[in-house]
Amino acid sequence: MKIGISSDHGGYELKEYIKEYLDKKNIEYIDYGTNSLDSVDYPDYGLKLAKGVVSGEVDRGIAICGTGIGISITCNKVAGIRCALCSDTYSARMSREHNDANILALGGRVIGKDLALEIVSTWLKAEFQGGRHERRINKISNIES
Ligand SMILES: O=C(CO)[C@H](O)[C@H](O)COP(=O)(O)O
Repeated sequence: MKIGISSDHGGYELKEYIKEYLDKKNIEYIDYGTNSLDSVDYPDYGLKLAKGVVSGEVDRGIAICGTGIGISITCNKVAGIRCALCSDTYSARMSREHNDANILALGGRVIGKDLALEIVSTWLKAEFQGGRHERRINKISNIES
């Protein structure tokens, strides 16, 4: 599985920390930026990541801004993206099992680094359960078309 990751300046430090974790776990990733703490606009980085996911360049994505809110709103504007903003491991697991979330959003100014890694680890392992949830995902897709 290949992961895409992006952030604005508010999520930059957490992005770099998560990249170290992905390196340790030998998980391949593309970093869509940003590349410093200089102030940038989160929609630019949410869009780059969302395009990477819908094009198939990466399988799933991790999006980070200060709260995770702006970048998740951005990603969810792109057809085919189901971006889940999570601050706990239960929601992270459910976002995969029930919602087939293809982007995980995190708030770099909200959660601590250790919790963030637990959320990422849980989210990467969890799989979509299908069944009744498939019908609901299809209803979301129908709204897009
Ligand atoms: O969380 C965010 C969006 O939801 C941004 O990271 C935040 O708004 C950036 O703020 P500032 O320009 O004051 O650093």
